[in-house]
Amino acid sequence: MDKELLRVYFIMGSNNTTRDPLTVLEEALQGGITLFQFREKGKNALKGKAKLDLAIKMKRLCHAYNIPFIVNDEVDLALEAKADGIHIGQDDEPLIHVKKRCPENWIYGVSATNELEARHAVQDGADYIGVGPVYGTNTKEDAKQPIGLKGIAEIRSIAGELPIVAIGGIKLGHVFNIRKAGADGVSVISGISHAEKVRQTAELFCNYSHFTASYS
Ligand SMILES: Cc1ncsc1CCOP(=O)(O)O
Ligand SMILES: C=C1C=NC(C(F)(F)F)=NC1=N
Ligand SMILES: [Mg+2]
Repeated sequence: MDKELLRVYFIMGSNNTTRDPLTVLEEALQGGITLFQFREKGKNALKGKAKLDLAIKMKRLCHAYNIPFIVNDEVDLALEAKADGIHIGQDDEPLIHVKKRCPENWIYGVSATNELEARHAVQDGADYIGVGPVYGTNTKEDAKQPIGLKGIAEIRSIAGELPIVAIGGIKLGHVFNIRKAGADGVSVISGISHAEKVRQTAELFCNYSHFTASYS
């Protein structure tokens, strides 16, 4: 997988904004996000057909901007929506099982909080790992203890060439240090979905994340 895809990895569900999620997604796409994940969970999350319909609309929007559409956790939803990949956590279906029943050319992402989980992801053939939570976050109800920049550096040191995206409480001011610590990009939910000006904020995340790439 081209690690450039991880530069600014926006994640959102309908309950991460008070606005129309499709409008927020389009503004983020116009701002230049490099990858999108549909993560519909937690309070007031959509279910069943409403969730599938939103997934399909979001996928079409991503494809209009040539951006891959990833689904969080739910393999069957990802298959039904004909997504471009899946992101799974440590408490979801194991990656090796998921790969057996999903397209060869999908993007497969795995969450990792420590070196052991990162090693397993490498062995299981993940295309990237989401490393965090780097900082405190209210967006994920069951988030683990923050691992900080040190946590990123430790996982970077054992992950070899595996693309790494940092996640958890990430705001604009954090991007430079997170990239310097070894992440190939940043994954953001509320830092973009709650922004006054979503497009401009996404543009800034993209500039900062790309700048560090050329810098380092
Ligand atoms: C899904 C997830 N995994 C670790 S932290 C987190 C939530 C990140 O949300 P935010 O960017 O709003 O802190
Ligand atoms: C819990 C998660 C951790 N990391 C990521 C990603 F940023 F995509 F790697 N997505 C998630 N849903
Ligand atoms: Mg999960």
